[in-house]
Amino acid sequence: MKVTVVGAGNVGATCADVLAYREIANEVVLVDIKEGFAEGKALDIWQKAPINLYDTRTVGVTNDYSKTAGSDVVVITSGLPRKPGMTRDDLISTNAGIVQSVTENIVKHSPDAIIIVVSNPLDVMTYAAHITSKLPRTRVMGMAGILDTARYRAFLAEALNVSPKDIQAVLMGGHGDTMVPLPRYTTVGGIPVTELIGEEELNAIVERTKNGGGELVKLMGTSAWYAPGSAAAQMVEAIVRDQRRVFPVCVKLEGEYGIDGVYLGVPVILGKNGIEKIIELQLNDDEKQLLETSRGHVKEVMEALDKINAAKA
Ligand SMILES: NC(=O)C1=CN([C@@H]2O[C@H](COP(=O)(O)OP(=O)(O)OC[C@H]3O[C@@H](n4cnc5c(N)ncnc54)[C@H](O)[C@@H]3O)[C@@H](O)[C@H]2O)C=CC1
Ligand SMILES: O=C([O-])CC(=O)C(=O)O
Repeated sequence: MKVTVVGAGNVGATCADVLAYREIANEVVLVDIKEGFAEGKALDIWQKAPINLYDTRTVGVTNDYSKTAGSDVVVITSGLPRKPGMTRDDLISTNAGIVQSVTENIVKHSPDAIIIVVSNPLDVMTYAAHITSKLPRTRVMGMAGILDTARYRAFLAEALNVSPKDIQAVLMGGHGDTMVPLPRYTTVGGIPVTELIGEEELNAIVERTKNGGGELVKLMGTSAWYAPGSAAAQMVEAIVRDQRRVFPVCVKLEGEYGIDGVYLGVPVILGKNGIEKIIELQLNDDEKQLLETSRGHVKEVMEALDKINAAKA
């Protein structure tokens, strides 16, 4: 299996490293626009192989897409990260240009690839990659839900003093302030979380989760990479090993949840064909309202992208 990761920065290099040391692919190609940068990162990861004992080949290239040819999965992390005081949406015009040009190059050389978008604003960059690639919606998706759910699970594990492994949760909606964590569908070793934690503490955890990316941007001056890079690698693994994992993933909705033509995080089954199935949960009225708010926000940013593209045309 061959996997390309575009963008050899913090998230892309972390993702490539996880793909390599966990031997998720035989070959990982890292691409960046900065001369020598991807080559250096790929070489560093390869030099770690005798220490961490793996044989995945890592190759770095500067903008040479011929080396990515025949990739089974491509992860797009290229683009600016936000700085303190910015929202993810502030990145739209720069990152849309980058994601769209990268996607064109990817499909030219790997027409059968499954594309996982990571660049922000996530839901709208997934839209940008999807319309540029002209691939079926099952083959172009965005990573955010695994990360957001992981933050929620990590905060819960800390509050309850239990292993994060035993916390199962699902979260829906856009990757931003309007994301929709679902305490009703959160369990700890099979026990509903609401039996183990008070409402006030749970609400505080939900709020911290919604602001999880911003908390790290404030601490570090740039956005997170260890959890995001690992989350993208986990999606790659589900696809290349046909694991049929159930994850929240950003995909174009076509009638599911009563939503049409908007890209939002929903629970899916992820396997060798990409999105094998979208799972439709029964939401109560409050949850439906939260999802509707999220849909409205993502739709607005999608329209902003349409205007940017129309102005360029
Ligand atoms: N979906 C999610 O949950 C998350 C998304 N992100 C997003 O991922 C993106 C990357 O973040 P970082 O890795 O921290 O940024 P970074 O600045 O460390 O790396 C980005 C890399 O992209 C490269 N790049 C720019 N234009 C390119 C092009 N046309 N072709 C190839 N490479 C190009 C840059 O040279 C740079 O090395 C950002 O947009 C960030 O907001 C970050 C964390 C989580
Ligand atoms: O917060 C950011 O800008 C990066 C990101 O999407 C996250 O870490 O959730």
